[in-house]
Amino acid sequence: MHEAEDLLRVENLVTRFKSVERGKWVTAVDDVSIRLAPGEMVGLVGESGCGKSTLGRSIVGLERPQSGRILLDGVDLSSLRGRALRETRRAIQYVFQDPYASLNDRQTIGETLTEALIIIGMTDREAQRRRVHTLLDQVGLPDALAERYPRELSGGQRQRVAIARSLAVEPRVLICDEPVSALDLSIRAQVMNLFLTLHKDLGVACLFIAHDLALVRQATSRTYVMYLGKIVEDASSAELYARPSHPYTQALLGSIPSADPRVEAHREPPPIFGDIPSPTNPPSGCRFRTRCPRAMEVCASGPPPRLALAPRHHASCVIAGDLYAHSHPEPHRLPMPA
Ligand SMILES: Nc1ncnc2c1ncn2[C@@H]1O[C@H](COP(=O)(O)OP(=O)(O)OP(=O)(O)O)[C@@H](O)[C@H]1O
Repeated sequence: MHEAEDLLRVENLVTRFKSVERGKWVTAVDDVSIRLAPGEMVGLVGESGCGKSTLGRSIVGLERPQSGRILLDGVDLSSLRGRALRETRRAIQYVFQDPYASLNDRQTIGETLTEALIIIGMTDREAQRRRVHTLLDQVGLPDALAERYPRELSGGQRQRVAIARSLAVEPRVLICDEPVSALDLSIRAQVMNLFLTLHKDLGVACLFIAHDLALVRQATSRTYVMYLGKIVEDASSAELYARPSHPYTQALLGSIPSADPRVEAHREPPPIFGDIPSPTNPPSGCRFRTRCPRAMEVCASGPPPRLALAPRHHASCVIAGDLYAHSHPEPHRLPMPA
């Protein structure tokens, strides 16, 4: 795909925090580049603390990156000011993990949605009322809910309202940060299906952040794998799940339970061990080397090369080429039956 076809492009983004741990710096996002085409649903996966939320928050302006560029339709956000910046930022909306924390409990659902409509200049009361009705309908909620307060709603209903509020400003990109993981297991699939329907019907591009790999496999066309601030592998989701070529991705996928009990019975334990190292003091060279079952001396000496394994499939590991060549779809990595 040519660069001109990217809707959102993040280039070499670096976001650091001063850590509470003796004032050291945490480079939560370290030289990360990602791309989203119009209407594309892309996954971002990795263990807790690897920097997924910080990347998402940096893209929408909730964190201030130290360096790098964020471009929407080829326009560098850092070149914009005032109204132009506000309007461009509005095209990228964030859906939080915790819908309760992201809604104002003193406002009814109708007021919350109307507030978003006023931001885009919709001031006519009747037009607002109709649009609130449409938005609630789009997220599968009855009109009567407009009069209710967030505390009167279930978790699933609140997340639907949060999604409706994001849609109210007609975004082109949604950054969905673990949007179903705080919900009861029984309603996760419903809210996930809502995302997929909206994505298909409205053509909004999504960066879907999750540590549930099965969910990402189902929902996305491409996936980025992140480890300790770095993207370590990216590919089409079909290819990534069939031919993972970074030892970290292989370990992550090894931890997906199989739908087939025969595969489960013979599955090797995942080769990942130990905890994620402190981001205030990451390992030299390849950051995964301290937990990698295939680590070699060379891995400590410098950052691994980012190897192109196939069109739009990259992995940052010295042996990624070999791992790719020897990979083959294993039964437990094939798509689960519907
Ligand atoms: N405001 C902050 N101040 C200091 N450190 C922070 C801040 N926000 C995040 N961090 C640190 O940055 C690193 C990345 O955190 P981040 O929340 O982005 O990871 P994550 O992959 O989204 O994890 P999770 O899945 O648990 O949300 C962590 O070490 C975290 O402690």
